Amino acid sequence: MDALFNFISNSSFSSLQTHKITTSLPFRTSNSLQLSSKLKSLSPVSLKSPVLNNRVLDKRVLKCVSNDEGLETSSDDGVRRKNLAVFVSGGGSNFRAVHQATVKGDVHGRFVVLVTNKHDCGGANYARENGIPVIIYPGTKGEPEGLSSSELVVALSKYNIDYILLAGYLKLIPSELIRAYPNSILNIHPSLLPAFGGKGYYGTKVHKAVIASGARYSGPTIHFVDEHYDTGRILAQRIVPVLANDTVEELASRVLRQEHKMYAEVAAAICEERVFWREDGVPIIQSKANPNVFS
Ligand SMILES: Nc1nc2c(c(=O)[nH]1)N[C@@H](CN(C=O)c1ccc(C(=O)N[C@@H](CCC(=O)O)C(=O)O)cc1)CN2
Ligand SMILES: NCC(=O)N[C@@H]1O[C@H](COP(=O)([O-])[O-])[C@@H](O)[C@H]1O
Repeated sequence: MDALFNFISNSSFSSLQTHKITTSLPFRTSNSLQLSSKLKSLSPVSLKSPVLNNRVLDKRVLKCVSNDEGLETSSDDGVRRKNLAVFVSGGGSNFRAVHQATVKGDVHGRFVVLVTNKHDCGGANYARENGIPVIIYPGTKGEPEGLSSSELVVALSKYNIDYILLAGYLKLIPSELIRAYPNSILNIHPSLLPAFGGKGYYGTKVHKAVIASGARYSGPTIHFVDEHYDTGRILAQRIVPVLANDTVEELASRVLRQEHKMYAEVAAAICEERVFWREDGVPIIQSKANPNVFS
């Protein structure tokens, strides 16, 4: 299967020959951060100058300026550790997988807050056990202490969040939040979008539809979040075979295993500022092992 993944990623790389690439800056920079000049005019100690088609890609370097918040820069390669928020509605196995990767040091970030629409879900309980604050959104009859959209934006602003990860969150993210965190909200969906996505496609409903369609492959997609369900720019996918005698549970489990691996890898890439945007608007990930390889 790895050979297949490699083949696909190499073929998608070859399609980059015709595209120009510009950097994606972490769109959320705190007031004390200031853009220094482009990488080309810097000789950073540890940041590699990515090259594609013999062209050095612009990659600005964010330089932390000390301030009263005491912004911390990482000790290893000068890239600041990112503050992550996560939204869950259920067990939170994707959240747990990425959180464990942050604890191990594989993801250069930390979860600073969890948001859920179910105060007693597994993901929220895991957050409490790990000292991560929990916010309820939205407010409903069943969750009267839940926040409104505008209250949520205000509540999150104190955490200096760089990226928001949706991980099994089953409510629509409001446009106020999307505006507050442009190109900084990711979602994981358990099918190969754009297939089997949109309103009504969540959890086992997705896998049931995939099996009923006769599709021979499925797999998780990670995409940026826009105002609609599952229509944001695709950042990463993995393929998973659908077997002729698969039950919904067997397919769900096969996909979920790849979700956990993929979300940790994507979280690592965003925290290490290895996400770039092609001029045609497609986001791509720079390989950690070889800065000139993108997928
Ligand atoms: N603005 C956005 N918000 C959310 C997105 C998104 O892409 N843009 N992704 C979803 C996650 N998701 C698929 O990945 C998804 C979740 C839920 C639904 C859905 O149909 N929900 C039902 C309600 C379900 C419930 O309350 O139990 C509904 O809206 O009727 C579709 C897709 C997270 N938010
Ligand atoms: N459309 C959204 C959707 O269906 N998300 C899916 O919900 C599950 C959450 O599991 P988790 O809570 O154990 O991470 C995951 O499979 C995720 O892809």
